Amino acid sequence: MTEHRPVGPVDASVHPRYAGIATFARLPRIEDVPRADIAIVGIPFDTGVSYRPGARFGPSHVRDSSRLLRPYNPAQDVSPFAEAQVVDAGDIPANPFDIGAAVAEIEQAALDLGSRVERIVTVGGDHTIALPLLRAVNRKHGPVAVLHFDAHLDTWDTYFGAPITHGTPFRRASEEGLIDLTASCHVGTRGPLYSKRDLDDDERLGFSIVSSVDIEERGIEAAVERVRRRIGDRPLYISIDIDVLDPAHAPGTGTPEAGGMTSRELLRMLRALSDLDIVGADVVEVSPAYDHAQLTGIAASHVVYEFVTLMAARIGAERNGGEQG
Ligand SMILES: N=C(N)NCCCC(=O)O
Ligand SMILES: [Zn+2]
Ligand SMILES: [Zn+2]
Repeated sequence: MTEHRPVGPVDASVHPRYAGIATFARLPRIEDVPRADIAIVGIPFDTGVSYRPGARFGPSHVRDSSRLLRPYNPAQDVSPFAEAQVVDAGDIPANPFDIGAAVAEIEQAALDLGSRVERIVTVGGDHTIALPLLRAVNRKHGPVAVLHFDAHLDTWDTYFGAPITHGTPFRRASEEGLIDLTASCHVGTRGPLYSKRDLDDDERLGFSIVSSVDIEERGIEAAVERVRRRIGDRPLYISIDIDVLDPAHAPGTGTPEAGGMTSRELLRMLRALSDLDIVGADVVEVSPAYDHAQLTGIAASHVVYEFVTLMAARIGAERNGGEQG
């Protein structure tokens, strides 16, 4: 069978980067190619926020901030768009007036897209969307390890009586049996809580914590070792709330907390996760109205690029291994 070479991004030496309609990294749209391995999809939804709104504009901002990405990733020594067919699958429409309807729509759309591609990277949207995405992942893979980068625990119970919000996705996911309670972990948490009991609840719900202070005191290598030991070889879902970064690195977000990671630390930590079985990933909580000079959008676009590189490298290696074997 003849292998078709993946269709890559628009050639920036012919079409200036700032020209044309922005897909992620100027990649082809899913409808423009016969088949795809990895899809980047937006979810413009922010009805679940508890403070500043605006993450519904995250997907288009991250796409626009991704125009400068180039095809070779030297940090991982991988050309992701050559290893796999990577596409932009557009946005999932989600009801802005009814959270229950929205999460049902998101789960179904993620299942539909998941039947067409091997891996999905989602750009939010507020953190509510992690719940329907984990429901969809669970149907395919069973309970997964969740590696959750965030200033916040997001294992709170309800807000104004509402059980599905951006502060509650991982509590609901834990209660529903979507995640592996022995293998999940928060990274980068910090800032004031409601009470000490939040931490007891969080532990009971199956999470361990590498806090922002842990990273400062013991460094990235130690953090990587801790999370890798906990995850093992389980299927892994990675959820990145961009507010895990210090507001100096990511001002464009809805619930900022002082004292966070640098974008360099976050990227380094992600690159150290190569060879893990990443079955899905998201980047959420980019709220462009509070951004400056695309700082947050660029950070988020680079996070997506690292995700795509990790996934494409694995798909490429499996394909080559398969050919030899
Ligand atoms: N998922 C994010 N970004 N934030 C949750 C914070 C909710 C709270 O202030 O209680
Ligand atoms: Zn957060
Ligand atoms: Zn969050």
